[in-house]
Amino acid sequence: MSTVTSTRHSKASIADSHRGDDVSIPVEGLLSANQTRVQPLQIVFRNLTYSVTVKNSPTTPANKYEPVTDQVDSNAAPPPPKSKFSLFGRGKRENQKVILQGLTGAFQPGRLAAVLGPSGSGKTSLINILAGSVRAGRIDGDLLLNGRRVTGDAIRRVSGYIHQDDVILATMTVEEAITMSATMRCPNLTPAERQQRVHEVIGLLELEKARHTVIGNTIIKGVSGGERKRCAIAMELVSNPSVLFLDEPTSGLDAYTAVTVTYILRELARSGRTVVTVMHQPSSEIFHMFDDIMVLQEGRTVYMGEASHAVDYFTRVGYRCPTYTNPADFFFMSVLYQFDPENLRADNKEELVLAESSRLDEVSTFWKNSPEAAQYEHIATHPLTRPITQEMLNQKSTFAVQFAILFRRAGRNVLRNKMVAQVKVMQAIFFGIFIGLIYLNIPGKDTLNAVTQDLSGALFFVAVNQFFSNAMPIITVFAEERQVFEREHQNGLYSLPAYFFSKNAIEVPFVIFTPSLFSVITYWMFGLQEDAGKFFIYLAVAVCVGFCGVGFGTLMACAFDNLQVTMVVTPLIILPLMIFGGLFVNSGSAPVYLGWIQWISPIKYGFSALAINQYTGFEYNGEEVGSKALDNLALGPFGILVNIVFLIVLFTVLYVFSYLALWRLVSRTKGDKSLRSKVSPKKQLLAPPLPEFPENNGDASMLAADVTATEPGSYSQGTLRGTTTALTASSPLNGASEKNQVTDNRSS
Ligand SMILES: Nc1ncnc2c1ncn2[C@@H]1O[C@H](COP(=O)(O)OP(=O)(O)OP(=O)(O)O)[C@@H](O)[C@H]1O
Repeated sequence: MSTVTSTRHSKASIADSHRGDDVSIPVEGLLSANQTRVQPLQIVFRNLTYSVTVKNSPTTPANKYEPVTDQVDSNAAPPPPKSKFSLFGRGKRENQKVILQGLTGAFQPGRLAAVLGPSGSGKTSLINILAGSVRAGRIDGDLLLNGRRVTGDAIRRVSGYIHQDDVILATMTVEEAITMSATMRCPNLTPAERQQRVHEVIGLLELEKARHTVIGNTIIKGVSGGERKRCAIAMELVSNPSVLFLDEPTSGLDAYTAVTVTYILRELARSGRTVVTVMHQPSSEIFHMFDDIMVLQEGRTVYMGEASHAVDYFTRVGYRCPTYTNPADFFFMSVLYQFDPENLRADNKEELVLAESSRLDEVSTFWKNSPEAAQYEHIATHPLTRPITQEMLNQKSTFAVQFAILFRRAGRNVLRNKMVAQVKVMQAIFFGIFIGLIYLNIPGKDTLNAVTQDLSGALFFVAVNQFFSNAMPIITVFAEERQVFEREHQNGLYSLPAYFFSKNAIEVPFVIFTPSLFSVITYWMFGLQEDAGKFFIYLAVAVCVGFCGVGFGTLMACAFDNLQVTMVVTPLIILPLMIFGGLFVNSGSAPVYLGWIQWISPIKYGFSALAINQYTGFEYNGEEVGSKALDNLALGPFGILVNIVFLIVLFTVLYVFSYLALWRLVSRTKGDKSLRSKVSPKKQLLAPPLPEFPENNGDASMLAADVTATEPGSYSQGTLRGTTTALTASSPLNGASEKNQVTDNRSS
């Protein structure tokens, strides 16, 4: 096994690599060793069009979002806008907004490709489609992976996606986060191999210093932004995916860290991976590290190809990049936009907008007719057809492993997030003593009325308190954690049942402990009947109501996307449950159309059980007064046991609904059903290449690359050379091919 070499590099070494000199790239032993070898995967997209339905007010021009070029069947009449009835307006119109307009291109193994373009040009949409992260809309066109027709869902099975926002549980350390990802995703490795892999990735991403630091958030101080980003990359990289997608990995980072992250991405590409990153506006240093770029404007390709050829290409289009200018800045300021301060003050703004639009149409048309675009058209019909094997698919651990890891993580989260646990315990003690003092020694009150009123009030408060105090914390805590769950689940780390059951299992000790604490304090302060059986029933009811509270809180947190909406809706639901909780409204006198609420109120069942438990055999001045008090309360026909059974049923129903609400979330992150294929992602990947593609297309050169790769450190070179050959061997642009070859060999 090759030794682990850290890629700690100086600014000088990065600068050297920019010049394309043959710098020593210490990739040997780092995820390029035999046991973690990467298989080349080529992504091709043909006529890729993506549109979403947007709601416009009736005053918005219907054709505002129609495609502006003829790339998407210009002969077809635009679909008429549909009107929808709206409660708050005169009716909303639905229009199709075309976000990507018939894109054709390819991302090659062994190369770092960047998707560039102004804000709103469709960069994230493109990468989301390729990574299977699109949630809504309609996708037309073909996606090919090594010559197989696939959906984004299938590409997701062989890739890692690092989103722009790094959603990682704040209380985990860097090493714990990477180890968790490795354990979940690499079930076939032995613990020692897994540890080795984690060690390698930490070394590769220069995270040694931060390995024991927690990720942190706005409250907990944790790792820096750059370390957090590198940790997110490491979590994906640890499963050794052949394809990596990154959405703006350098945003928010300082210049040096941004360069370092891009350098690492280039190294990852050199080890045979297909690395595609979205970049907003890269610096000159970063730009020169890209192998290929794709420049988008309003969902259209303006350029795709080698980064080093882009300036020459735009010179041909008629835009000459001045010497010593960052090409990326030049594209933005002179090609994609033409900044002129005078335009801001101009009166004829509409004319200027039209002129700008037709200028961009020309740039886009130039691309469509260029030999570079023809080259990609050629690749789209002659893709690589290298086999895709079962081993290349992201692996998943078993339910038991997932449950154990998530349970341990949730436990650590509780211990490290001590505040939340402490507040829960303090709340139980505080409310126990507070309410105990209010209703201190109930049987010692002067009058029977005072006794029954206080006893009913105290027991009602117990039920309300247990419901509330268990529901509210879970809403706020879970709303934050939910994002982590959504992201991790989407990235294929674990299944919904593993998360759901581990999450609820960790709550069990709390839902038993805090009501017990509260019950012990209040039972003796209230002066309730000195009977062990009655005490344990009191405690059991408090615990059951507490569980219902947790179930209700989880349901509320999962049911709404927005925490503010949850916080507004929750009291609206709790209030009727409380009003029909048995104390305020007599069970028989409630109007029929509202009376049913009492049968879904855990507070009602809890209060009924507590009241029956205490009033049965209750004496005042030696006289049995409990039955009369119970008659006055008219709690209904059920005894203690039946009320407890109803509490258990309600809590089961609440948990089932919470599970369904989470399932809805998960289904939504999988995207619209119409975006998915009937063929499973696995079958799409393991199928043979499409019959129209020549067998072993480009494979000979890729195999040659593999042979070279067996020598440590040379795999990247071999792969890159192979890829270039595959890209250009049968290209009609022989001149361009030769040029590409030279460039690639030089940069490798
Ligand atoms: N689901 C959607 N519904 C409506 N509009 C959408 C949807 N998804 C994307 N868009 C729109 O499509 C356009 C392209 O969005 P996208 O996020 O891909 O752009 P981008 O180039 O990544 O921008 P940025 O650099 O600002 O992130 C934007 O105008 C965006 O508002």
